[in-house]
Amino acid sequence: MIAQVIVDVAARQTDRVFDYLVPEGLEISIGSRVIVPFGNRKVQGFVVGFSEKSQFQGQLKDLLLVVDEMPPLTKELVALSADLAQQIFAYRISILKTMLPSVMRANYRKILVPVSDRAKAMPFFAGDVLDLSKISDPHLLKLVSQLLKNGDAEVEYLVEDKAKKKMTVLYTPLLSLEGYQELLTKVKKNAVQQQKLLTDLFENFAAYPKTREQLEGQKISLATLNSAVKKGWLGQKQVESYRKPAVLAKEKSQPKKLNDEQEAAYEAITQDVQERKSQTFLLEGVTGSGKTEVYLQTISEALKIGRTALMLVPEISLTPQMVAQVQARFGKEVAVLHSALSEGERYDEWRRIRRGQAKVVVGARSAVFAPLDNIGLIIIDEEHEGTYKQDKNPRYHARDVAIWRSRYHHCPLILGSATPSLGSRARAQKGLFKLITLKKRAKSQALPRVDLIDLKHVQFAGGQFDISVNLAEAIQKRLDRREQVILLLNRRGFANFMLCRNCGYVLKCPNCDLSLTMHKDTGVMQCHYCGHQEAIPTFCPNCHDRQIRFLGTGTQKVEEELGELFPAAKVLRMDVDTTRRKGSYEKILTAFGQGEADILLGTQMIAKGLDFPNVTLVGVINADTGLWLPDYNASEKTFELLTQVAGRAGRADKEGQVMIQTYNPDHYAIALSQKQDYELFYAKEMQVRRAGNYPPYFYTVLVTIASKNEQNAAREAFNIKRVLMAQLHQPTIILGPAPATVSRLKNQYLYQILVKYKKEDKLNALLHQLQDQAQEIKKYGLTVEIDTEPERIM
Ligand SMILES: Nc1ncnc2c1ncn2[C@@H]1O[C@H](COP(=O)(O)OP(=O)(O)OP(=O)(O)O)[C@@H](O)[C@H]1O
Ligand SMILES: [Zn+2]
Ligand SMILES: [Zn+2]
Repeated sequence: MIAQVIVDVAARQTDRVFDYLVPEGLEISIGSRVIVPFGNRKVQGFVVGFSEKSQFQGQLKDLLLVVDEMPPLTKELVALSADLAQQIFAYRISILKTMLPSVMRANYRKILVPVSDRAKAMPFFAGDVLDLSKISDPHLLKLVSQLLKNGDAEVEYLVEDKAKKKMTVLYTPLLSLEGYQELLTKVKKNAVQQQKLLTDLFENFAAYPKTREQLEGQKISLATLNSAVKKGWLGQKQVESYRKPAVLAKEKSQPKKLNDEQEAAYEAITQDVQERKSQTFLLEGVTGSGKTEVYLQTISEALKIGRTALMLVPEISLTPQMVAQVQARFGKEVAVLHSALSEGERYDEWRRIRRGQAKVVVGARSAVFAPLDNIGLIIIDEEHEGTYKQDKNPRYHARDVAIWRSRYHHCPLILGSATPSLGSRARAQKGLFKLITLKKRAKSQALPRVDLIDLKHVQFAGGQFDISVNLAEAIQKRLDRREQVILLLNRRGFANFMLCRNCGYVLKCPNCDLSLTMHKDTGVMQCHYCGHQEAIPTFCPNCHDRQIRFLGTGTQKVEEELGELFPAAKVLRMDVDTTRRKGSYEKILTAFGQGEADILLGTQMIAKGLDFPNVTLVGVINADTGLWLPDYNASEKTFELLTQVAGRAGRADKEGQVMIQTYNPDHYAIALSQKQDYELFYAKEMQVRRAGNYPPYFYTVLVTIASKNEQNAAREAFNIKRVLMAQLHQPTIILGPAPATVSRLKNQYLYQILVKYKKEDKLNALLHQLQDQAQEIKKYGLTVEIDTEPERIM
């Protein structure tokens, strides 16, 4: 039999199946991880199929060994990897490896092994394996090269798994219940420990076998256990144990009685769960409408019919509240996968899933590849989140993968959000997705009142231009009433943009209606979309005033300012810097939830999904920071963020208020966020997109050509553009090539071409071909990356 293997060598030439003979007696299946000889080394690979005959002319080599007892990948995931590789221009091996927990990615060590008897006798080879990367002493290096030259030693590649299973000892009763009863009567009165163990065996016989940790937890010592084994009372064996991540849930939660809107959503979805339909639902529910309860009850339904459920949450909102809620409802059946777990914990959770021991999986983006079987329902919460798209290779979008898996398993997919992505909402419009709306908050509470504060005509409290007098007063009122405040400062605004303090004008590209980014090094303002450039202005092009500024403020600065304005208030700051350490998200949020602080100040990570009943004021320090990013979806992202963060206020019985500070109160993304009406925004933004030929009216592909040599990158970019121009048709639009931000990616010069198209059947094949050809000129150190439906174009 011949196994078809994808080898762990990420390169264009090796991005195909290699054939190996399967030695007699080797247990192997599709999805098995194997070690194979490849050139002069050994590498890991994945079995993706079997065949009787091979096209290969020469002598096939034997596959060496199978790494795991149970194939880590399922047939489904292997099939998915093939389709995905085509769609997203990634090597298949990169996708297969992405599907596994990081600890299962192989480590390759180059080691030196003695061959001749002379070498074998050398003390140099005694002891541990000789890791070549660890030898730095020049004398030893000289010795090594001599040994190699004379054929006394050889280099071998050691493939290592970083994955370590945690082991424990399991104790099994060897006697009957009566046996232990009898022993109890005989054991000496002063042998307290033995009595304790025997009593436990007698009274809790059914609870055995027990692990060492369990028994030690009952204050039975290791010495007692050892002697019990010696006496033949207990058998012992080594078994694997799982590292369980901390469980946040307190008590088991009961399903809530659904309101009418929730009930209707529940009915529609569960019908398709039962009928095994691969329908995608867009659950568009205002903030606080109780989408979570709909998820939980539909998951119950999937479990009831014997199937499993997969739920994705954005990394940022994942850790504390959502996981706790799912665990509270489904207890031990839940497995959690996200980056706040240690590698070991993630590996263990993953194995529980693979073995069918977990029925509900909650996780961030990469959990979309969880090796869950028999899926009856998939959920993507906050489906608009950009983090569902991986921004490095392989550039997959979790939503597309989820759609693929929902078709494979014949199960529905729920995309939930208060502010759906424009693309999803448009697909619902066309009937591809089924739209379900929740228009009211769960207990019919009012949405909070939103005030816009025009920073052009306002007095600032304190010495900085960050907090207006109005916002400061509103904060003070909450402090007096012992209510809580959430303040948002979106750090994405660090990109510089030119803003006029006098008239509010922002410098934009004449071709794209997008803001220009300042490039200090080259002294120009540049459009990252089409390449347009102009000089850095010294006065406002609109009103000729000289009060122009290049803005950029940060959470740290605002934190300081809050300290000066409200010395008695306790402020918690939450951003990338304060949450780097494991568990710090939870810590901050738990502290805030328990009322240990008055103000939670943070970046967009505090904007979504949080449910704190005592928060009655939400303040946005600067709503404009994301508005002028050079991306066509800047308005969408701004509206979404403002609406989401506003939704954190007044979620329980106290009334909520929102204050949004902005220099652009008339911009539609900001003006419409005041109304908290997604549908109005959707209608307006669709017009803008149609006029600008942007998604969802057009599909987009971004081709990025990178090289250390700028000329090479440029030349290849223009070559590619020429081919595309010749092969593509109306109404396809090809923008660029334009240089991306210089020196951004480790001295790689980047040139970008953006293709916007409606229908181009040959485009996928053409791009693959162009990528292959560029690979041939790899001698220039040139790479071509292709990103389908890019989230960002910079
Ligand atoms: N049927 C119900 N009866 C009573 N309370 C409910 C009901 N459904 C939800 N809730 C409560 O309403 C609050 C808001 O629900 P949830 O957090 O699920 O909103 P959401 O739709 O996810 O909002 P967001 O998009 O803002 O995250 C929660 O405190 C939840 O416990
Ligand atoms: Zn001006
Ligand atoms: Zn432009």
